[in-house]
Amino acid sequence: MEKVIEICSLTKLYKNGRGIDDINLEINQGDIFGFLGPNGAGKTTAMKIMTGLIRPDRGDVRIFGHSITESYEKAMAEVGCIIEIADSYPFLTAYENLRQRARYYQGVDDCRIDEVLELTGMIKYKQEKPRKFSLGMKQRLGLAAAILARPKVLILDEPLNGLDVEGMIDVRNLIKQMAEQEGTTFFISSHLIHDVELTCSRIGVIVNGKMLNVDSTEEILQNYATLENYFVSEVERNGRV
Ligand SMILES: Nc1ncnc2c1ncn2[C@@H]1O[C@H](COP(=O)(O)OP(=O)(O)OP(=O)(O)O)[C@@H](O)[C@H]1O
Repeated sequence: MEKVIEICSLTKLYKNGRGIDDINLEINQGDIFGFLGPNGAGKTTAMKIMTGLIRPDRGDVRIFGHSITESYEKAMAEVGCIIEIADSYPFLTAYENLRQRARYYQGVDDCRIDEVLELTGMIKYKQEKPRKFSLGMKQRLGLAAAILARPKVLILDEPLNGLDVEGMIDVRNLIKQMAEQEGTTFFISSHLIHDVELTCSRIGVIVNGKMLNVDSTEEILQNYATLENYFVSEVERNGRV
């Protein structure tokens, strides 16, 4: 099994003493990894480091063997991401936004733009501008941009944020389809337990900046019946509910 992401001793403490503490993790090809934790646990911090937006105090992240701190461009070459909010140009249409993005990549033509708009349920808004979009529509457009260049790895911070039920089901199916058919590897943060249970193949629980445990979803469900039971017991075991 090919190791796609390796996180070693990753540590980042903000001045207020919060952050992440010595996180170690390996993600294999085709994994849909769910990074599960309560608000303020450190998910976004870890994902910002993974995508080069902030530097760690200690430790490193390797993507396909390339260090994010030492060879950023190589590490990010096959990565698509949404961190915090899916940004777009508010005064360009959905199509123009993707066209703009496509300029950074080779081999992304108008056909591919239509394809990702179709995949994310945004084709009917192709000629509309994100300044008039709802949060969920912006999130969908962000996802369309993230998958545009067919990345081998997708790092998505709360990708279901703002989506309606239908949107969540669509995005979940899209993620599973990409993992199964194209071997795309996913690193997804969420605090939506039910959705992580239905989407992810492996789950890691982070609380107070510490990674508590990593297990396959199958194993967790065998032992705890629901992810919620597991999550509560993991958090309790570590002294906080
Ligand atoms: N720039 C910053 N300066 C100081 N503290 C910060 C900063 N960014 C985040 N923190 C703190 O670090 C901790 C982890 O924050 P982070 O945003 O990584 O959590 P999260 O797991 O993504 O939470 P959420 O689910 O609410 O998005 C929090 O306690 C937060 O207050």
